[in-house]
Amino acid sequence: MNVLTDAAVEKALEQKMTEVDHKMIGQDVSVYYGEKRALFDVNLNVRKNTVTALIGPSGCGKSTFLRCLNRMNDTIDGCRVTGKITLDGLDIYDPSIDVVELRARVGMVFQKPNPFPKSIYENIAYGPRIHGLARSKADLDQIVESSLQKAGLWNEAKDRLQESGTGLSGGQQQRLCIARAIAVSPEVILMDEPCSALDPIATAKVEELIHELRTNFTIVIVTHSMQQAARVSQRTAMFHLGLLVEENDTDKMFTNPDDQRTQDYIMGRFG
Ligand SMILES: Nc1ncnc2c1ncn2[C@@H]1O[C@H](COP(=O)(O)OP(=O)(O)OP(=O)(O)O)[C@@H](O)[C@H]1O
Repeated sequence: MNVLTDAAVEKALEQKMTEVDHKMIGQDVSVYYGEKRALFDVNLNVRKNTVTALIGPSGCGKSTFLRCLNRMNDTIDGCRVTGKITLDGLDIYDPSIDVVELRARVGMVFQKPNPFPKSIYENIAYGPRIHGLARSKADLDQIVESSLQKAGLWNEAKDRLQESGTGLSGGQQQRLCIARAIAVSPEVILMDEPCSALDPIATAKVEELIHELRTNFTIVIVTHSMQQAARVSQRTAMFHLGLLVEENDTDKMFTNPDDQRTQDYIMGRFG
């Protein structure tokens, strides 16, 4: 039997504490839309229980990279992805992967709130029902309630569960979409400029929510707002002309970035 000395145990534990837990790993990821290449050999890892912000000037490839993480690019005609992306070590582009299941594990919230034209309850119950996550009506009620709780919408929605989701305010609709994403127990949530259609108060609520969600989920968010990236994320990745130019701790990125292009972008010199 191997007996570790106290010092060896300490060292192993220390190493474990400092070891970075990568939920998703992107290796040499390139994306082509027909002949046009939109991403060039991007190597970017997504840390577990961390909010990673993707920033950079318009057209630099942020959304393209985000969509690679749950194969949403598959839905775009002529789009081709090369390289490798793993989720907990599993190659998500392997032909054996069930894309519907992948998108349940890696959920997505879009720029414009897009609730289904159905009741608030149905918006949330739909996913768990098709994925067979509830054994009974009581189970489903429980999932609906806890998803709305986690999305910070329960108090506002509990007395109107049978009313249409589209009757909510824009900010409430976006939190409903977040609740809908949460309802299928994803591990990663991708957000593509989730606050761009919201007013400052609704934005603040969603940002607060993103902050809390980190305890249970891994989050990747595309944002045009430097302030938002600084407020909600712990890691930031800067893209420029299809290249990942820098990835760093958010604090460092906004105070002392390594790359001149990041410096120029955050100082508002281009983009
Ligand atoms: N469906 C598509 N078909 C063809 N080209 C596309 C498509 N989607 C994006 N592109 C191109 O790929 C490049 C990267 O676009 P992408 O939307 O990923 O950038 P972005 O950084 O998210 O931009 P923005 O901040 O303006 O949303 C751009 O040149 C864009 O024109």
